[in-house]
Amino acid sequence: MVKIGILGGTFNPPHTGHLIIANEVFHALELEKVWFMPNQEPPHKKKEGNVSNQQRVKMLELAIQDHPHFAVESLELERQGPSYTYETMKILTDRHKNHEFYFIIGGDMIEYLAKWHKIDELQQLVKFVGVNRPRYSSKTEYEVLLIDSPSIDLSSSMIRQRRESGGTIRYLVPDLVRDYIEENGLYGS
Ligand SMILES: Nc1ncnc2c1ncn2[C@@H]1O[C@H](COP(=O)(O)OP(=O)(O)OP(=O)(O)O)[C@@H](O)[C@H]1O
Ligand SMILES: O=C(O)c1ccc[n+]([C@@H]2O[C@H](COP(=O)([O-])O)[C@@H](O)[C@H]2O)c1
Repeated sequence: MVKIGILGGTFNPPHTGHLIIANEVFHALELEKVWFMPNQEPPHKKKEGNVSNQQRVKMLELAIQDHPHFAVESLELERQGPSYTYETMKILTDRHKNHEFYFIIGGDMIEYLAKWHKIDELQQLVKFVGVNRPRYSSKTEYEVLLIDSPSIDLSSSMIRQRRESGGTIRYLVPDLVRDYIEENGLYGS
């Protein structure tokens, strides 16, 4: 079986925290690849700001461009409405029968798993891999393989707020992503 990690997210914008957890899991589980999968509409929160799907994909491509085993999987952008992971993974498991999928989630999503759409059915399709996130407990009744990762208290919301208040985002996102955000005037200022 080909072992594939999937980091689903809103990536609004992608940041160093995403890259660190993807890389830690990639090495810990000896994965073949990690696919970064931007959602169309996050099922549990509002998508803030006026950044387009194309811009989020572009920022992801810039963020991962120097990693030979990271790729973008954009199939969720082809479907309207909330991006339920179960619906997506049904398609992917059907399409790639020799792949074993490891769905990577941070502590906030581990705590929220009970509320995921068709979570019991989804558990038959993927193995969940949990990574600690500051201020979240990672406690769950579901089967989640926990991977120890350096914790970084960083979020896309924090980056959007920094931009709104004219603060620095250097090192919080890869340089190429910072250039793109600044050149395109994303997230204010
Ligand atoms: N600093 C972090 N540490 C651990 N996991 C993280 C971190 N940042 C994001 N993640 C995980 O990455 C996935 C995608 O996150 P997402 O793109 O929504 O970023 P976010 O920073 O949580 O965004 P926002 O602040 O807009 O809610 C989620 O599973 C989330 O738990
Ligand atoms: O399927 C669900 O019910 C569900 C509920 C919450 C989150 N998710 C997925 O979990 C991933 C991380 O979510 P987010 O919103 O933090 O980017 C992303 O791929 C979401 O589509 C999925």
